[in-house]
Amino acid sequence: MRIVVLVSGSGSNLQAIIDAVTAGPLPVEIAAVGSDVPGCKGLQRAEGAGITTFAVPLQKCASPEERSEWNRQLCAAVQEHAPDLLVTSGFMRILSEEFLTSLGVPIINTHPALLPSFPGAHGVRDALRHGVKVTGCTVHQVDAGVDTGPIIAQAAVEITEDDTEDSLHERIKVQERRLLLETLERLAAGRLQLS
Ligand SMILES: Nc1nc2c(c(=O)[nH]1)N[C@@H](CN(C=O)c1ccc(C(=O)N[C@@H](CCC(=O)O)C(=O)O)cc1)CN2
Ligand SMILES: NCC(=O)N[C@@H]1O[C@H](COP(=O)([O-])[O-])[C@@H](O)[C@H]1O
Repeated sequence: MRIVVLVSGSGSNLQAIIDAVTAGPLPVEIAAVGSDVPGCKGLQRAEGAGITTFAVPLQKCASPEERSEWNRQLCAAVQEHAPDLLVTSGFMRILSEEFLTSLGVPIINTHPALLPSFPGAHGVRDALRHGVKVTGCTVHQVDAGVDTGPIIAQAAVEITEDDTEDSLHERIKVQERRLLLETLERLAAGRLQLS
């Protein structure tokens, strides 16, 4: 199964995919890694593994027209690598409906909260601030909404009294990587079908 991965930052979840592909148990080809943030660590991790990378930058204060053009350019950049699946993990931009329909292949995303709770860009912080005792992570299919796509897998993570956002996020990421690799294995083996 041929995938493209989109990241915006550190790419530690991407690294887990790279490591699993390199070690051999995961029958997946990472055709390319892309980002909206040129030079981000996730792109550096991919380059270090000899994987093709691309960047399509988006200004923070982009106008709706600039954002539409960015979606078109990003879609074209992904399609150049002819993936069977697009994976977003730590990709911090909302993809437009036009992107989804033009791309024509399924997209899965990892989110660091138990959706539908705490959607959006700051799921870990929001769970901490809300005072819940249990949060977790979700792998879901991406639709035109924000974190509203069909849920594929979830894992719970308890919040401790001395947790910081970083300490909690690192524990969540351990479960995210497990769910992400399990999902990719299921898709590659034909044991999971996406619409
Ligand atoms: N159409 C969709 N695109 C994306 C989804 C999705 O569910 N539908 N998931 C995101 C990843 N994500 C949560 O898992 C997420 C990332 C970012 C945001 C967001 O509000 N981004 C803002 C900018 C935030 C910032 O710069 O700090 C934005 O795009 O303007 C929400 C959810 C991947 N794409
Ligand atoms: N809403 C999107 C979101 O918060 N995504 C989260 O960003 C982190 C990226 O970590 P990484 O860059 O080290 O893989 C991951 O925990 C991912 O779920």
